[in-house]
Amino acid sequence: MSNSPMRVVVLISGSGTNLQAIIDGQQDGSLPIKIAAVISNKPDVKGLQRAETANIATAVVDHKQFESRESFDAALQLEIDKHQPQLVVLAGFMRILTPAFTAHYAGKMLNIHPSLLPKYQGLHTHQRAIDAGDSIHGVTVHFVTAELDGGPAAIQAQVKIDSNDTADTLAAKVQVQEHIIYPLAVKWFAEGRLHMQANQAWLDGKALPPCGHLLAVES
Ligand SMILES: Nc1nc2c(c(=O)[nH]1)N[C@@H](CN(C=O)c1ccc(C(=O)N[C@@H](CCC(=O)O)C(=O)O)cc1)CN2
Ligand SMILES: NCC(=O)N[C@@H]1O[C@H](COP(=O)([O-])[O-])[C@@H](O)[C@H]1O
Repeated sequence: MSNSPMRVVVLISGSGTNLQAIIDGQQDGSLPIKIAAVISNKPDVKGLQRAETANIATAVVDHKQFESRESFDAALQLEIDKHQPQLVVLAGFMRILTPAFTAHYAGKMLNIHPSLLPKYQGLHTHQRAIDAGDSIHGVTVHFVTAELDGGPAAIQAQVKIDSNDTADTLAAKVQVQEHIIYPLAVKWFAEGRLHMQANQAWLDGKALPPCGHLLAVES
């Protein structure tokens, strides 16, 4: 394993609480990484302020300035690849990415999704779990593929849904777990313990779990 920190680029769209958890891990030395840049598809979001406070380079590639997803993704890829990252982290990044883009970063792009995938791909996951009458909900860190929120899972964490939970109170429970498991997934990837192919073999029932596993967590 290399002694030099792994170069990471983080993509955001908003508040950046997951970004902050990863910044904190870089700064306290628990994550052997260097965040080379934080790139947002929206200007003036809090996540950009978090990066600037941490003296991390920032950029905005505003999707509204592009005629198509393909042209936006091409510009985003150019911005990312200036930094030659070993890992791209989607942290509250809210744009669906094209197959060409996800293929370019295959096996080295992670996302955090607020549900126990494969349940509730897409948006509004907390309300959907409440409306379905689920008693358990959670969060998944997964590799990003062309299939929206369909890539191999790496780590999951569970939370209980209480009868008085709303989408907001459930989101708050889930976010606590997000800030635990996302830095852990980044650490495992940096240590060479997280591989998309190995995880896919596990999901296909052809291998034991490589290192991703379900963290059963009391809410
Ligand atoms: N090809 C892929 N793209 C993305 C993935 C993925 O797995 N494959 N993960 C998502 C993250 N995500 C949920 O975790 C997600 C983000 C955005 C959307 C969505 O419907 N976006 C809309 C715009 C919504 C908005 O701007 O508020 C859109 O792009 O039209 C669904 C799921 C990141 N991309
Ligand atoms: N589909 C992606 C998605 O919904 N991501 C969600 O955005 C929230 C804000 O993240 P942030 O505080 O890190 O910006 C997080 O709860 C994350 O699960």
